Amino acid sequence: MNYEDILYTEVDGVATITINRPDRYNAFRGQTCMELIDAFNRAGWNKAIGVIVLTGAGNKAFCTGGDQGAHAGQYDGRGLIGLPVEELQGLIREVPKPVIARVNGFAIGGGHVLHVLCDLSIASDKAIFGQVGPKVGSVDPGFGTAYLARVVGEKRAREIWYLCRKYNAQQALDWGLVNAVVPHDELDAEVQKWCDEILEKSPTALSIAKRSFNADSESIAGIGGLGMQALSLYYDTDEAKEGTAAFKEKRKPDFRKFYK
Ligand SMILES: CC(C)(COP(=O)(O)OP(=O)(O)OC[C@H]1O[C@@H](n2cnc3c(N)ncnc32)[C@H](O)[C@@H]1OP(=O)(O)O)[C@@H](O)C(=O)NCCC(=O)NCCSC(=O)CCC(=O)c1ccccc1C(=O)O
Repeated sequence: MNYEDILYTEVDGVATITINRPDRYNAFRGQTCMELIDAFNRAGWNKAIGVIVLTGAGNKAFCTGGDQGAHAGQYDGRGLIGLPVEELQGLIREVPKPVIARVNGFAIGGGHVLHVLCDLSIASDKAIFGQVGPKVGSVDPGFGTAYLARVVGEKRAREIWYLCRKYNAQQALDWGLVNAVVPHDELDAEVQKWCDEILEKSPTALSIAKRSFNADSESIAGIGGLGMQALSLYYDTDEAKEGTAAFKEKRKPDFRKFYK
């Protein structure tokens, strides 16, 4: 597959997958998700690869979730909501090797979910974290909510989703959302250090450990599938469309009119 929206490299046992849409703050469209799926499969089943790094191009964003420009109701790709995002999320968990999120800037919305699902997250001190779904007419009814609660606890996960605030890197570290925070210009060296340490370990033991961690939370995939059916109906409502329209028009959404 030729890549339009991502970059892919393999160097000394490390595959790096970079979302390459910096002008859109590395938001993903259907095509981006398809390419990410291809790249995760390519790296994930390559025996010469021991670690996969997921990141975003440029200095502004890791990933800001679904591309609001490709979204008026359903998104523009395949799958229940026009984004094969549940397939992508499942694959990040499924590949039998550690995936590190190199969080170089905004990790927002569906982009935040991607870093949460990576095995480890290493953040720049400039990174900003948050969910925005209820502000823009969306919600992740599977791993993005339920698995987040496993990571930070129920109260904090509910705060993140209900209030749609933004959190800085230190707060993310304090909450256990990321494994380490380093000065922005040391991010690559720190990620490489973690990769090198992983590459010294037994790949089979690591893959069994990963599957073992996953087994405990795998039921969320089923709940997410049900939720996604509901989400595809919600995306076609005026209420959801108000969120998208407000973002595009750079104004606050008016959801008060939907309280009856
Ligand atoms: C990231 C921001 C917080 C940055 O804010 P700020 O610094 O003020 O800069 P802006 O001027 O807002 O943005 C700069 C520039 O980037 C464009 N941009 C940013 N994000 C997106 C985006 N997601 N899509 C398209 N374009 C984007 C922005 O328009 C500006 O461009 P200009 O040309 O200069 O105008 C802030 O930008 C922000 O909050 N962004 C919104 C993020 C958002 O709404 N993301 C979508 C969330 S919903 C989602 O991801 C659904 C997909 C998904 O994964 C999913 C799947 C299944 C179930 C549920 C979900 C889920 O909801 O997560």
